[in-house]
Amino acid sequence: MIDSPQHITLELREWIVAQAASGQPPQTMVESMVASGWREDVALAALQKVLSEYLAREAARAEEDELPLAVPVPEPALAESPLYLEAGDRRVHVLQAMLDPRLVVFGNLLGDDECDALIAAARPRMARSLTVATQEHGEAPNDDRTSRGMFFERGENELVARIEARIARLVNWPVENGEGLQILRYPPGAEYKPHYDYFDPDEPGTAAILKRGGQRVATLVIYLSEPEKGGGTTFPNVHLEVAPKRGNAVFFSYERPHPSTYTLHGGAPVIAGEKWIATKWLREREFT
Ligand SMILES: O=C(O)CCC(=O)C(=O)O
Ligand SMILES: [Fe+2]
Repeated sequence: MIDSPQHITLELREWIVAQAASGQPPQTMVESMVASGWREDVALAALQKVLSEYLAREAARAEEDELPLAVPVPEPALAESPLYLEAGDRRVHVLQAMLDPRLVVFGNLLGDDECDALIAAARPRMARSLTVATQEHGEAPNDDRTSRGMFFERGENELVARIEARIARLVNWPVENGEGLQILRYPPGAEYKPHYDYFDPDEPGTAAILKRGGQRVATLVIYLSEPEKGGGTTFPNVHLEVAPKRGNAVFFSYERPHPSTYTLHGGAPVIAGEKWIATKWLREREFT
């Protein structure tokens, strides 16, 4: 009989897993181990340790298997932690970066004149916001979103085309993969409840939506006007709130359409003043 706690060798681990997989009851395994010199209490403890670790690993693997496949996503060139990024015609400030979720806060993405010009061009075309309704075909008003909005066509005018080219350079993603710029206006009290921007793979309408360029893989929310209070962009999974500072933007990407990306986000209620944003959604492929 050996008194000291016995080491669980790789061979023993494999033997235990093989025995368990072939349906051997634990008691039989303990008896075999005791027969080959193990103390019964030590054998039991070893068995419990190996099997619980094995089951935990299997459970993790099963969960991993169920995740939708990861795909390439837009990514700004931040490997060397630059303070600024040259985005063609403008030097954009890198204010904050997070890895999980992948999220970057940019400053100076748009000038005040560009913000004003976007608002002026959008204002006469605003209607009650629509979100893409995956339950049916087409778009429908959404009670979770109390803002008003409109879409520009991609490259619709010089200003829009210039901003789109800048964004493409900034996040290294083709202009063609972008949806048209969306403008939203939130008066006091308006909000956008937490949601994901990708299309839910389990919804029946999603297959049709994906034909126009695949999944959304990243979002850029650009702040065009500053509310005095409220109106931040919130990321409840990581308890983060991005301040809606004019000309700044928050970028986040999601390599699979799954909550494990931690990209749940919303527009907090505007308490005072008015919030205007431009949202750019980026697809996997050319958006048609
Ligand atoms: O209003 C915000 O800050 C967030 C907007 C948003 O989530 C979106 O446009 O998809
Ligand atoms: Fe969103």
